[in-house]
Amino acid sequence: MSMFGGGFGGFHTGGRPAMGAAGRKGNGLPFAGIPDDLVEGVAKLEATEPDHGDPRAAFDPVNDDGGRVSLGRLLVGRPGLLVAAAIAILVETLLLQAGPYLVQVGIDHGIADRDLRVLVVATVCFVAAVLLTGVATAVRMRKTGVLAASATRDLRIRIFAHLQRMSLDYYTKEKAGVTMTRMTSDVEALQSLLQDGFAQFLIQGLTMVVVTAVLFHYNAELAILTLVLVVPPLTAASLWFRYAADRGYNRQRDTIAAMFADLAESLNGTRVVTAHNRQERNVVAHRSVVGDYRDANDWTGRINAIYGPGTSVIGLVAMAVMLLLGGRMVLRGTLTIGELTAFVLYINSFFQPVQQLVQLYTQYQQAKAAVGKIRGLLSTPPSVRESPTAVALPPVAGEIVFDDVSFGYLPSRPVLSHLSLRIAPGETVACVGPTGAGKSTLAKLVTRFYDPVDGSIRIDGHDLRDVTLSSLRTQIGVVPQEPFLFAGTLRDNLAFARPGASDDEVWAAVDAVGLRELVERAPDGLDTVLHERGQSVSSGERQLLALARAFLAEPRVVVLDEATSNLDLRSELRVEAALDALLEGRTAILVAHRLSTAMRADRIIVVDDHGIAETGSHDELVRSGGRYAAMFDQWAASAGRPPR
Ligand SMILES: Nc1ncnc2c1ncn2[C@@H]1O[C@H](COP(=O)(O)OP(=O)(O)OP(=O)(O)O)[C@@H](O)[C@H]1O
Repeated sequence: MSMFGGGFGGFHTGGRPAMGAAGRKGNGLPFAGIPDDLVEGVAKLEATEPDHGDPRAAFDPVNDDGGRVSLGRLLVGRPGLLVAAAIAILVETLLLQAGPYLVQVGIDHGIADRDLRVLVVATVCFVAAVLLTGVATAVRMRKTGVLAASATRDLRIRIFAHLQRMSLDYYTKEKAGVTMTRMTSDVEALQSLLQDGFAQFLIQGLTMVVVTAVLFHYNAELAILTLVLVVPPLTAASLWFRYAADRGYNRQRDTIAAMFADLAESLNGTRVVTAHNRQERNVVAHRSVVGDYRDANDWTGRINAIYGPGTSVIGLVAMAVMLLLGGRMVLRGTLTIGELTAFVLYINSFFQPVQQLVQLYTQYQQAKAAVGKIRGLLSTPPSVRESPTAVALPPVAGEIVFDDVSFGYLPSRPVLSHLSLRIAPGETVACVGPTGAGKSTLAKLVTRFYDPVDGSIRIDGHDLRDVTLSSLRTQIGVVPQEPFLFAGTLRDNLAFARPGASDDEVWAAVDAVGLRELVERAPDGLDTVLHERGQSVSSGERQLLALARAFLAEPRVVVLDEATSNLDLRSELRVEAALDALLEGRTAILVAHRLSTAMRADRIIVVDDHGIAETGSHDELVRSGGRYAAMFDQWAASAGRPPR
């Protein structure tokens, strides 16, 4: 909820701001300080809150300055933690291998030599090694846990910041569910590798080296035999598993993204789904998506079920063979019983790492694929980019000029071509025309949601591409066709573009659009919580709230895409009155779907055939008898008004 601002500015990364509660300002309320009797309680409460560092995160609207994402960079970014974890890993690995050696000492020098003292020392050392291993493991887990948590936190913020930076076309192309997957399962794949995977990789790799050396130390002949017996089948099994797992986990990642995409779409479109009785078909469709995911899981489960027990069998058979061969050496007196016991125990320690390393390989592959996808997202530049030489747009009077502008979403399908238009400061221009003609597109170009393919758009003589995006957008107020309200309070929603607005200013906006009655009727006034996407208010109220939001932002230019939803007459009159208040003294571009709105504009342009087909005042256009006149006749007939 804090995303609405309340004076936070920048990105709130959660947790406790650097300054104390007493220092917080700018949430729109005159701050009178904390009453004395509450100071102690507030301090106590603050002390219990986790410290998440500075809540502000740097945000550059153009570039992601965090550098390339790679597994290596994520690790080396925190050298202190890495060194501590590495030392703990070394201690843990060496201590883990002390067991079989101590067993051998106990058998050969304690039991065989009938020396109780050696047996006791070996046992005590065994217990000490186990306890120390426990401590080293705990230290290692703690360090890698912190490493993983902080690295992925930073990554999540970077991805989120980048998503804020992306232009509209990205969201048109990319499904929301797939973007969600980047933030959830991809980051989690990375987190589990950083948390445990890398450490296990080192531990198991090191164990293999240590155990191989120890096996040779005990008996070179037996060690060579073990390797000859074990390495070929194990290599074959591991290569097969690697190949099968690569395929399996790729499929798993694709199907999980598809599942998220389907889920997100269903949740967003729940009203339409209900209205069109699509629930059952949606369940069937989701069943199929979930079924694919299940199949992918089933496949990876199956290959794991073959590889795990298969390699265990190889290891156990090798152990049995060594028992026979080593036993013969004991009978011949070339090996002691203790050495044979230790040898057989070490064989087990040789196997487990191989198995684990192969399993870890798949985890590594998953994380690598996730990093690739995240890197792809972070390196996708916003299509509307701020020029490095962009300057802040000074306060404008509001003159807008389209100079020979051509634009199309797809190169092969131009929407507007060679369009020229001048809108004087303070003028209200209404765009009308057939559906799909490009009226909304024209409005989107003024707000620089898209850049023209050719030509330029200037505001008070400044090319939009030469000014900073934030300075441009603070002077342009946008009221979209479907006003979006966030889950949060009425105040948060109204002050969305100006989080620092005072209560008086918020109320002034509420009054300007005639919403005082609604706010006063609401259970908690301005603090009443709205539901996600404003589902708890009517569509007329949503439009009025959107107008109030734009009013509060005090823009010089208003771009309004009129809602197509039909309102009852009373609501429509209220919206029209609110519109008058908002447009007073401002330059405005209205995408008018109702001719009653268009009629009130200073000038009307008819957008058709990729450009402006007609332009003039209502009366002029009606008199000229062209397309507008025809539209007006049609509208007047359907609205029961007298034709011209
Ligand atoms: N993101 C997009 N990607 C590709 N094509 C698009 C995109 N948005 C709009 N279009 C196409 O561009 C054309 C102009 O769309 P636009 O929304 O500007 O029309 P409009 O005149 O505002 O229509 P309406 O009156 O129905 O709102 C349409 O043919 C539309 O299909």
